[in-house]
Amino acid sequence: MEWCLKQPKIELHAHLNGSARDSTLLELARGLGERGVVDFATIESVIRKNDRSLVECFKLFDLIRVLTTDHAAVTRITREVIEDFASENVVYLELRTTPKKNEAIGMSKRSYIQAVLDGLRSVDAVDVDFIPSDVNKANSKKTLSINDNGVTKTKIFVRLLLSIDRQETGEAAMETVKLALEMKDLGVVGVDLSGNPAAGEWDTFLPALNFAKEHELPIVLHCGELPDRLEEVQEMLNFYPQRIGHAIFLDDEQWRLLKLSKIPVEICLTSNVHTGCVTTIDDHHFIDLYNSKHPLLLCTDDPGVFSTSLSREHYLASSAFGLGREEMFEMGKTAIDYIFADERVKKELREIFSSFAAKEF
Ligand SMILES: CNc1ncnc2c1ncn2[C@@H]1O[C@H](COP(=O)(O)O)[C@@H](O)[C@H]1O
Ligand SMILES: [Zn+2]
Repeated sequence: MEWCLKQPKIELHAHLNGSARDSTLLELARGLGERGVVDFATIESVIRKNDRSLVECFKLFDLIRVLTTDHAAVTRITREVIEDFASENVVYLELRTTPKKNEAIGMSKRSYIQAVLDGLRSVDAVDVDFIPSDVNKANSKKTLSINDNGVTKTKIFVRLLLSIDRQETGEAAMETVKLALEMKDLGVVGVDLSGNPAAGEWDTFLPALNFAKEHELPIVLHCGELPDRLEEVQEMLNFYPQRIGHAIFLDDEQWRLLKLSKIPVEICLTSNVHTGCVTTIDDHHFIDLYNSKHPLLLCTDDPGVFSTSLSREHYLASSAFGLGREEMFEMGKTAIDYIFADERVKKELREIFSSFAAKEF
């Protein structure tokens, strides 16, 4: 596990609120409990529960939504999530979150994302690069910087994906896509379709996704999380997104198409096993894709909800599929080709990985 922690890593599939610390969620719940908004004891038992089916998992997400839909909470969670990823040597993070609206507290989709950006700005423990056109960063060759105390700080690149929730309307989805386009200069690099896979229809989101495509905004789709959605999987493959998440329930012909398409797949081992979508890690489609040299991205999905970390996911893949340190490092490095940030970032990441390899192998 130690070497998995040490290696530089790239995380491309992590949901902000699914990455929140349990301790923070409990603290928020306690605060709301004292004000009589929620029943703390019930929430505590749900948060502390470890194994969750897909259905239970989405019940928890509904609960998390109640706890975290508040500007200050969003800012805090963003800061903590970035610190947590940086502390395990994640050097590039593409963090996704669903912009939320809550008129009662003056929250719009835009102010929600502003709160996320405030969180990015408020990180102090590490140096966060999130504005693509930041001239100072662009001129800096360093991957380490010195803070006020003379201590070296590590750097993490963070970019954002705005998620469309499958429970939303087509109009709300369009609003998210337009917001993502407007916020490109602030580090938003694409859109995601996620949320309860049993909810919503593909056709509802198609206009918004087509609009994103016309404007060359990268798109990631949660695909094949349920066995009875083969038609939708087909539409998703035909749509040809930049990356897909999970790809669990595909029929043989779709599986063949996926491999032919070379659409990179974001693999979330612990998430898939915890939700019961895959029986055991040994049965996971990771190894089939790996052996076929299909572009693969090892990700956490929801490290808070599934009590995992990217280092742990690397360790699990290595032990379950017999992959050594260098093989895992090489696989992790190929993720650079599939990130949505620009060439400057890719170049810096290549340098980080090369200098690590020169020292370690
Ligand atoms: C387990 N597999 C999954 N499948 C589909 N959607 C998921 C997910 N895990 C998380 N989310 C989506 O991300 C939201 C939480 O983060 P944000 O509030 O957006 O930051 C969840 O409410 C759900 O919509
Ligand atoms: Zn996901």
